[in-house]
Amino acid sequence: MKLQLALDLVNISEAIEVVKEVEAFIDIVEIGTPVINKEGLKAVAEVKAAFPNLEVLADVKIMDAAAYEVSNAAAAGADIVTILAQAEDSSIRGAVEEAKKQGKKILVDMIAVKDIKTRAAELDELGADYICVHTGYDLQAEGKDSFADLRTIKSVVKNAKTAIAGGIKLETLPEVIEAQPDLIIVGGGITSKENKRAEAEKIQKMMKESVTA
Ligand SMILES: O=C(CO)[C@H](O)[C@H](O)COP(=O)(O)O
Repeated sequence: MKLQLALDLVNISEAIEVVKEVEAFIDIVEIGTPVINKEGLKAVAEVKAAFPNLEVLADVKIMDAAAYEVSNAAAAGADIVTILAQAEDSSIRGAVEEAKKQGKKILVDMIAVKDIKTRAAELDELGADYICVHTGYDLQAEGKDSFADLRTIKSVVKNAKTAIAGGIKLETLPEVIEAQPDLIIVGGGITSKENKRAEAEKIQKMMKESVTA
């Protein structure tokens, strides 16, 4: 089970400072969509250069021109690139093929998908590396979460790794861990804390204990 730190509300130098604090406790750094929209893919390049031993995910949330977008993110140094589950199957295929060519991985984001079960099974067949249930900020504000969705996709996904994102924090981690996703994505649950290092350490510890338990 891996831990991904999502960085959404920072600029590049702030991102590097946050990662310095928590790098011992995370596996993947996500350069969030708002950061890429504001700073461009150079945010991915600079974070990868600063932390070559961490995997870097570019949350570009691709919807079209998928192979081209994946090749750009890969050229910037991304190890994992995101595409939206609602994209056309041909776009998903294009993203998967390009990522394979470049030795990279694709995470498909299920945000706003209504029929989670059917789409997850299709994405699994299409060769997604990760399928991620995700409650975005706008639905988090309405008190929603993706815990039930995680259990749903776990029941149909055979090949892909499963992931979960959206408002996860130390207090809600036990419920997430119980469903045994391969990847847990935490943004504000770490970045909003005064002591980010201590929070990341506690989260990693709880995840590790669940694997050995
Ligand atoms: O992709 C995102 C928003 O679209 C976020 O990176 C993801 O939701 C994780 O952040 P948080 O834990 O703060 O919700």
